[in-house]
Amino acid sequence: MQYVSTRGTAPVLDFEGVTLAGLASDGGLYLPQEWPRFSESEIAAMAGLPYAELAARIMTPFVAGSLSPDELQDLCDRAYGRFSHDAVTPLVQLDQQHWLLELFHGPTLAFKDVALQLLGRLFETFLKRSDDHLTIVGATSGDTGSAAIDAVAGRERIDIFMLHPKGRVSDVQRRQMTTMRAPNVHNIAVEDASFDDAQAMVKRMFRDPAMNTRFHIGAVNSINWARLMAQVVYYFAAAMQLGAPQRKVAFSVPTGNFGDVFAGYVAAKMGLPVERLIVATNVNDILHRALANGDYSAGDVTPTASPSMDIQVSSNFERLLFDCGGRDGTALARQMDGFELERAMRLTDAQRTGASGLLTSARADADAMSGAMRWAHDRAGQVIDPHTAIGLHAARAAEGIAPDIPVVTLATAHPAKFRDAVERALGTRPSLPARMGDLFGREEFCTDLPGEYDAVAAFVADRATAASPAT
Ligand SMILES: Cc1ncc(COP(=O)(O)O)c(C=O)c1O
Ligand SMILES: N[C@@H](CCOP(=O)(O)O)C(=O)O
Repeated sequence: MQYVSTRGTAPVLDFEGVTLAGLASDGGLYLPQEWPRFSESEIAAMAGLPYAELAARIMTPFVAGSLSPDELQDLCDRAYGRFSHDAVTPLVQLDQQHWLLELFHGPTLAFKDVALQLLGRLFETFLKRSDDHLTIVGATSGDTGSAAIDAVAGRERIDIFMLHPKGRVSDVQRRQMTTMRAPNVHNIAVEDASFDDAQAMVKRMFRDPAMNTRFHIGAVNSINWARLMAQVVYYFAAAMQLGAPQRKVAFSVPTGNFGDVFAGYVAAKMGLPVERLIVATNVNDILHRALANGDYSAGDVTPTASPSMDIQVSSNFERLLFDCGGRDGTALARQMDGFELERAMRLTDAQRTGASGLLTSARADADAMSGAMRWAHDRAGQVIDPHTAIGLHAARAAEGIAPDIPVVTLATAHPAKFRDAVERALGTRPSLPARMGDLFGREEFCTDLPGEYDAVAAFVADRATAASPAT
């Protein structure tokens, strides 16, 4: 399988190449040159497979030429062996039509583990092969950071520098990152910054030859194609349990950086009968505005009780615009350059029409979010986290979905990661699973830095030098 950049000028790479590259050298994001497709009978034949086997089957076409089927199966067995639920991503029924897809049974209690447990092992395999070293620089609004750190802490040939906006992640999220003591892990709290600011610095570092040539910068954010590839699997797993390929299924996805919902779009491209993908945002609603009326303009980020979705510049939206807009890298590069200058752009007619076939959107404010939490609790005895609640609100508000089509809301985080918000809505405080151990008794390791690119780059250069000699 070969991969092309959304901006048209970066070299075409194979799976190993895109996994280690992260962001394309032209600033774009990598996508498969064409979508692999399963027939109805091929999908039916995968029903009932254990998750790790299903994962290997779904991902095989994407890794062709870089990993043998046995190598991929072994990586999946090891990655999904770390989940605390046998089904890895179990479904829970809420009422006749609504379901939750629980994606938080991995080591750090959020959906990011599904992809990052695999990605850590992919890095290790490919770096060993090429005798290389990777300096991962990532941005997090809370969940990617802990999942990535768990996935690579202590691994040889990797350093990880994780930037989070200081004071804008939950206590549990912060401690999951900062209490991980390993020589290759470096936490940075960026002062007076949003996730968008941190993400912009990370992208700049990829395009800074002084940094990328010297340190081989790598990505754990969903700009890395391998992240999305692994997330495609749970759409298949859920839909097949609910009757696919004979029956269509709709999904509601709490959305920030557009990675999770884009994985659903990929599943549909691969032949999964997806009725609809509902893009659910909090009040940071750039994606809702873009899909509803073509207005992709970023305002300031408003801090909310669903901090992991407090994002305005949504990286993976570029992948959708490229694919729906006719895969014209030159035109998209121009459009994205305009956005980077103005922080605003209009979607083209082709992009809007292409997206509207599958995607609708909804926005939930704080009251709607709490209302959905209470509904899940009172109706089905389920305690859900604020991000999941935004998805559930959008799922229940969606119009025009026939009553016999199951609507699955992606439950993206364990409620205990956001105990204060859950307590405010429900009056009960969810406890952390025992496997989190003494999270609140451990020492924290983190450096505060001003939100300036040069300060962050200097910090990375200082610490990455010893482990990553200049090439
Ligand atoms: C708990 C949770 N829900 C939803 C999201 C949004 O997912 P995405 O950024 O893939 O749209 C995130 C962060 O990415 C998250 O951490
Ligand atoms: N919500 C995310 C933001 C980063 O998104 P990613 O999926 O691109 O890594 C987080 O928890 O950090």
